[in-house]
Amino acid sequence: MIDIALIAHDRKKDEMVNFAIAYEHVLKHHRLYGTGTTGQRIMDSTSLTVHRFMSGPLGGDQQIGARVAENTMDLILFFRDPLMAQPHEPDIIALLRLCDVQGIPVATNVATGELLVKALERGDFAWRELVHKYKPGIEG
Ligand SMILES: O=C(CO)COP(=O)(O)O
Repeated sequence: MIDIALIAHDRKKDEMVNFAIAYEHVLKHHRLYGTGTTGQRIMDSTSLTVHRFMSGPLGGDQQIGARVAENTMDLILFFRDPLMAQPHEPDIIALLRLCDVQGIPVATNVATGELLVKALERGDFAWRELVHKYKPGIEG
C-alpha cells in the first residue's frame, strides 16, 4: 500500500474522474489524497475514499508538496491544464520541483498516469513500501 496524490486542473477534472473509475480496482488498494475539488469529484463518482487537502488555489498543492518534502508521498498524478494560466502557478512549480528533489514519480498527463498505474498494478512501487518501512516516524 502506497500514498498517492490525485490532482487535476478544472478542464482536466472529467479526465481524472474517468481515470479514477477506470483504475478504481488498482487505486482502492492504496491511501489516496487529493486537492479539495478533485478529491470530492473522485469520491462523488467512485467508491474510493480520498483524504482531501485544501483546494489547489488555496494551498492544496503546497500541502501535498509538504508530504513530498517529507518523503511520505509515493506517487503524484497531477493532470495539468497547459493552456490555462493558474493563479497559483508558483505552488504548482514548487510541487513538481519537490518531486524532483525526492525522486518521486509524477505524471502530469493522463497518458503517463496510465503507465504509472499499470506499473503500480504489477508491483513496481514495492521499493516505496521499503522507504515507508525504514524511515523513522513514517507510517509503514
Ligand atoms: O488547482 C489545483 C491544482 O493546482 C486543483 O485544485 P482543486 O482540486 O481544488 O480544483
